[in-house]
Amino acid sequence: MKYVSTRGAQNLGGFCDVLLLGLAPDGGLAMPGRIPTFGPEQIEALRGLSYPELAYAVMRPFIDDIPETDLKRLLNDTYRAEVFGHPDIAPLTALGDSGLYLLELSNGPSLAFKDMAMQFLGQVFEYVLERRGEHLNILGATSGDTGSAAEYAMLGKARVNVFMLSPHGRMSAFQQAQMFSLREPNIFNIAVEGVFDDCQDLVKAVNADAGFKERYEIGAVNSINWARVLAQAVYYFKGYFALGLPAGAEADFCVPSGNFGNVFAGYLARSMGLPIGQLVVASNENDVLHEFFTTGTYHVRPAARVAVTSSPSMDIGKASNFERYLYLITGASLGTVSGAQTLAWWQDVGEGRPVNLAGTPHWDAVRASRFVAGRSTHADRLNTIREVDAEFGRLIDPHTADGVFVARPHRRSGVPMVCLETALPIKFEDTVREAVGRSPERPTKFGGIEALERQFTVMDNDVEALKAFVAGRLDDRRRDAQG
Ligand SMILES: Cc1ncc(COP(=O)(O)O)c(C=O)c1O
Ligand SMILES: N[C@@H](CCOP(=O)(O)O)C(=O)O
Repeated sequence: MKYVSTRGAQNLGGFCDVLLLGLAPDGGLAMPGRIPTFGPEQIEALRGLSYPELAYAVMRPFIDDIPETDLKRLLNDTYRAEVFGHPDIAPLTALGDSGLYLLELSNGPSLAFKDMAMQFLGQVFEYVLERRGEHLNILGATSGDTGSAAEYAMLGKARVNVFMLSPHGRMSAFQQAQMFSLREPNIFNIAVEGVFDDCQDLVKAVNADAGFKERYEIGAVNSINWARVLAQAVYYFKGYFALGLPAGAEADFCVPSGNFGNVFAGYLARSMGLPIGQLVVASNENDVLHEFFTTGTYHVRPAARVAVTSSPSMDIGKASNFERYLYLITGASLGTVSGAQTLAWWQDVGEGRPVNLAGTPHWDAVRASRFVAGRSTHADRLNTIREVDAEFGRLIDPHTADGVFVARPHRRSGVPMVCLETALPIKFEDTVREAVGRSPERPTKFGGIEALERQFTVMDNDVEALKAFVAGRLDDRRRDAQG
């Protein structure tokens, strides 16, 4: 499989190349040259597979540069009950007979859905780097969950260093403690004076300096990295089959959204042939995606207009993977995917101008893609946490609550609605306590984590300062390694 960029560059190489590449040299995101599809009988043949078997079946068509036995071993090593706390890896739970289901994605090491793909990245990075005799320095941005998932996945990996940018003071106390209490020589936490979008822009700006990127072997662990999105597509298949529907029957999925990686993975699963009906995009008060799907205008929010909310991991005003979606939409509307069109749109996005598709053939393609959207407020998520607890005896986190709240009005009679559980409630203890008056269950290994000493560097939103920091730490690491 050959990969291309959403902005037009061709020949980015194969899966292992784009795994290490992260952002494409033209600033775009890697995409497969075509999306492999399964026919209805092939879809049915996937029913009943274990999680690692399913992961192999879904991911293999995109990965032809890792031998079959090695890929199977990597997936078996990744998707284990001991790591994900359940033999099903991503169990599905019905919320009574409401027609709503929770797909549990947050039982991994960092208690958020990011572990589902990040644990695989940890395995496959190590495998590819060893084979090539290379090292990788990951530059990442987090609003709270990608950071800890990446750091836990990369702990002790000899060929990988992690530089993780987070918005200073904006993550929950638990999220900050998870990341900043780590004391590992290959992990560097940087708290940026800004919002998540500033962190993500810094990551993209460093990657735009080709000389720096090559010299310091810079890679990505955000959903910029195609491997993240691909590994996330697997659990849509898992959730769908767990419903036990007759062959070909549709299920809808509702996805709490910010950077648009998770719901894009659902779109990928649907594009491969999985009978997903609606994809419901749930936003919080930062409702740029809701605005697009209801008006046709994509208008990113400047940092000053990104609200601080009680579902902080979704406090995002510029959704990175939206670029992948619009790239595929041009394929549907123009008959051929056009990096040139995405490039033109992203020049507008980069300069803060809106992209308005209403009234164009692209908008018809958007409507045909069956995305619908909704948004939720602090009061909505508190009420939803309370109601789900009272009605179904199930405590959910504020992001999952955004999903359940938005899912309800989009329910179709006779069609199950799967809501993705994107984090465990303990990560957002204050909000959950505000909703139900008690603290959520805390896994023993995280007892008292907020009291641990923290280590992180506060930095201005300044790309040159960031490059100097990364270069300095890596030069120190090289000197230490040489003794
Ligand atoms: C708990 C939680 N829910 C939802 C989201 C939104 O997911 P995405 O950025 O893939 O849209 C995030 C962050 O990505 C998150 O950490
Ligand atoms: N909500 C995320 C933001 C980054 O998303 P990613 O999927 O691009 O890594 C976070 O928790 O960090």
